Order: sequence, then C-alpha cells, then structure tokens
Amino acid sequence: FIKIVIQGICGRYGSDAGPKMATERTKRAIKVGFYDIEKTIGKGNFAVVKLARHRVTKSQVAIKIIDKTQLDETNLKKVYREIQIMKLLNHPHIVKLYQVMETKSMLYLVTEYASNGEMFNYLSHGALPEKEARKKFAQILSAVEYCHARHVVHRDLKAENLLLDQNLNIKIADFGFGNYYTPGSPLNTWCGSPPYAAPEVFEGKLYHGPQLDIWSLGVVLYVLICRALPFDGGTLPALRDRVLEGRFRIPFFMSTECEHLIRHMLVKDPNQRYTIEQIKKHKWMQADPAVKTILSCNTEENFEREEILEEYNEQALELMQGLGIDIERTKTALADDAYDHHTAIYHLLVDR
Ligand SMILES: CC1(C)C(=O)N([C@H]2C=Cc3c(O)cccc32)c2nc(Nc3ccccc3)ncc21
Repeated sequence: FIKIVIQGICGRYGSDAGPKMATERTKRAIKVGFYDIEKTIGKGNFAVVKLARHRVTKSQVAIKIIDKTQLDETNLKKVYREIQIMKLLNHPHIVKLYQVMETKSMLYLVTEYASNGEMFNYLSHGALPEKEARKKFAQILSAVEYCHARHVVHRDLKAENLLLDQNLNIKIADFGFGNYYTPGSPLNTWCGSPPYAAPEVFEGKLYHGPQLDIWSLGVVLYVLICRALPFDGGTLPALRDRVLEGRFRIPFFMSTECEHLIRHMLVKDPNQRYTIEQIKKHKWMQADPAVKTILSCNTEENFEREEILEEYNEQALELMQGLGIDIERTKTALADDAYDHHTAIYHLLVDR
C-alpha cells in the first residue's frame, strides 16, 4: 500500500524517483556546425582536439578547436600558416583537412580522425619487427617526400606526431611547425623536439629544412626499431653534446643493413646526409616489394593529375543529391577549395 501511495505521489509531482529514470542522464549533445562532439582526444596550450561525428554522413572526424583570443600575433600567424599548409597537402599518409570554420574568437579545424592514436603509444606494445618498421617508415618517407616536393618541411617529425588510422596506417599530424622553404634560402628558427633535432639546429647554424627532416627521420627509424632514442641525456646540454658527438648505440638485434641506413641519415654534416632518393634506393628499404609500391606513389603524373581537378566522385554526388544538398553549389565549392560544409560532406562521403 505504502509503495502505491509513494508512486502515486511521485507520479503526480513528476519527480523521477523510479530507478530507470534516475540513471537516464540527459545527454545534452554539444554541436559544432554539423558535427556532434563526442570526447576530448588532446589538449594543447590554446587548443583542444575533440572527436566528433558528422550528423549527416555519420563519419568520425577530429576537430582542433583554437581560441584565437589566447594567441599573440606570431602564434596566430602560425595557425593560419598551418591551415594554408594543410590545404596544400593531399596525401594518404598525411592527416587531411576537411573543413575550416571560424568565428570572431574561435577557429575550428575539421580533419581526418586517426583512431589508433600516436605511434609513440603503439610502441608501448613493443618495438616493431624490421618488416613492420619498414612498411611504416616507407609510408612516413612517402609523406615527407610529397611535402618536400611542395617545398614544405615538417620540422617536428617525432613518434608523437606519427598517428595511426583504423588500419594502422601512418597519418602525419601537426604541421604547426611546418614552413615553406625555398632552396637556397635556409631557415634558422629553433623548433621541433630536442631528441629529434639535428646538430646544425643545436649549433644555431642556418639549416635547410629537408635535411633537418631527414635527420629526424633517422631518429624516428631508430625509435621504431629500438623503442629508445639514439641520443638522450638528462639535460639539454647533455643531449646537445651527444648529438654533436654523433655517437649512438646499435642494439644487437638490429640488422646490418638497417644500421647502415641509419648511420647514413644520422650524419652530422647535412650535405653528407642521405637524401630521400638515396633512402628509397637503400638495400634495407628495397628488401620488401610491398614497400616499392608505397614509395612509388609520388610520381610526376600523380602530381599533374592532382593539379587538374579530377572528375567528380559521381557516387558521392548522387548521395548528396539524395540528401537534398545543392550539387552545383558543391561543385563550385570544390573548385574554389572552399573547405566548407559542402566540400566536407563530399570528402567525408568519398573517404568513407
Ligand atoms: C586534429 C588532429 C590532427 C590533431 O591535432 N590531433 C591531436 C590530438 C591528440 C594528438 C596527439 O596525441 C598527437 C598528435 C596530434 C594530436 C589529432 N589526433 C587524432 N587522433 C588521436 C587519437 C587518439 C589519441 C591521439 C590522437 N587524429 C587527428 C588529430
């Protein structure tokens, strides 16, 4: 009897005393544009990165949310340069930019979501066998070669910036330190993370971007195989001495071909350092035919083909038509590289 009375009272006053109602939290979805925010995947000083899902295509994306009011002039310029660089790069192993949304105080960069996170964490399951390291390194090399061909240097290559997608393929992130370089006019800004920085950077000399990336790639390859840094040192001066001395340990399990390649990338003199061409031809890289295909995607015709706007993906356009989206408007946006809702839906449907 008492129970009935209590339910009667609760029922009348609508307080949800019932066990079912009490657990049902009202999940207020946070929306940005056509995206529903799901969780936070990263936090920077003035940016937070969220995992989100496009309401129409249901595809998962990553959204880098930047509070512009917290940035000074130089950092704001750097962010716009990062966006400009990401718009330039369209490669299977570089995180793709889908859309840019901007308000007075905020910037939202919608990109591909690399669901398996950092290579750095992937290595916590153990160092990679050389066969797997070769495949991953070939993907990284192909992406860096593609950037250099576009006169873009990354300058912050490290295991933490090498992300992995759902198929454990490499997706290079964070072109924040990226910069354009013109052959002949060297750069000298200090950037990147110290254990991956080349001797010329420690010496404060002028350096050429591509050669700096090659040194970092040498450190990356060493880390993939040894799961340790070649140059380490408790303090920055100790690390600097190690890098300038240029000596590092080779573990017993590393093959002689791999050792030979790493020793030709971690060369103090940038002009003696292997180029990407030399790395691609090296015996250790050539040991696996599957790697040859990965390394042959940056051909001239692929570059040309990309310049000419490829024929549209009819299937994606039909799907969009079915959704009542204006196709002409979409084609114009694609031709203008608009990075708006239309181009985002199109590319999300193509990449699905
Ligand atoms: C937008 C973009 C490119 C980005 O800025 N980040 C951040 C966020 C975390 C983080 C990091 O831990 C290392 C590098 C970049 C980042 C992204 N992280 C992911 N996936 C991910 C998934 C699980 C763990 C870490 C990263 N996909 C795309 C991005």
